[in-house]
Amino acid sequence: MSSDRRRAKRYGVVSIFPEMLSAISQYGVSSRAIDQGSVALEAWNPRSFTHDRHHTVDDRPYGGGPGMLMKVEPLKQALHAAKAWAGEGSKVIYLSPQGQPFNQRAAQRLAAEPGLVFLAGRYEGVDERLINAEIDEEWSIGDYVLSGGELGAMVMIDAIVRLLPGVLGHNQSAEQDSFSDGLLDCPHYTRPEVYEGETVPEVLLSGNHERIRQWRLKQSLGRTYERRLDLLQRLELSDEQQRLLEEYLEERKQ
Ligand SMILES: NC(=O)c1ccc(NCc2ccccc2N2CCOCC2)nc1
Repeated sequence: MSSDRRRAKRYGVVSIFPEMLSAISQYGVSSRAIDQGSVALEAWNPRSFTHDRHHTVDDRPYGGGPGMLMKVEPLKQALHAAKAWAGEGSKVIYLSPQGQPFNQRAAQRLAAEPGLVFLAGRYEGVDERLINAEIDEEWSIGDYVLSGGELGAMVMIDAIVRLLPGVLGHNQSAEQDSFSDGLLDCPHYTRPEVYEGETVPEVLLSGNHERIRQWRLKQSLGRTYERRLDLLQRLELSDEQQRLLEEYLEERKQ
């Protein structure tokens, strides 16, 4: 009897390129999460909600200018169908360069939602009135411009799905993930013991799990200090973390 008697989370994606979703539905952890029933993923194509001969999904922008916008009516109908499937309380998320920066904390919060609908914009984007009427949260996966919102939606879904209970096998690996404690990940090593003349840090061969835990935490703290001081400054370090970081910085001076 599978321990995962939880109801599958339903994630709908509104996109004119539904086949792109195979990148997360056919591979790796996210495809396993679907197979084991932790999550259901469904694409909703605005083109299926057109009634003209050419299945038109784009329209000209008022005020002129280059490019087209997504046609309002097919988009609205696709969004409503997706919401009905995902559950009426589902949050509708719009990916755009104007969104708030997506991060691990947002992934953790969204992983608690029962259903989500992602709107992947194409062309030059979407009518502002549709955004006001239909969108609950606008997110960006980074400060750069993409040809569409699908990759952003898939990035968010991947980050969220791996946090769902029972998805990552032994749950603690999600907690040990970098960013789960707000720190960057420590270095990792596997065979051979000597690679291009470089050995594995002896502590990792010691079998002393407490020493290994402390070494890994020290490395995460030191790396976060060196590469992303902005992340470190946001954290309240425990006494142990403070001590380990100081030791790391001392050792760096030698
Ligand atoms: N950073 C991100 O999360 C991100 C997300 C989407 C995205 N593009 C789709 C898009 C969506 C909404 C509005 C405009 C657009 N664009 C369409 C193509 O032209 C530029 C504007 N780009 C980057």
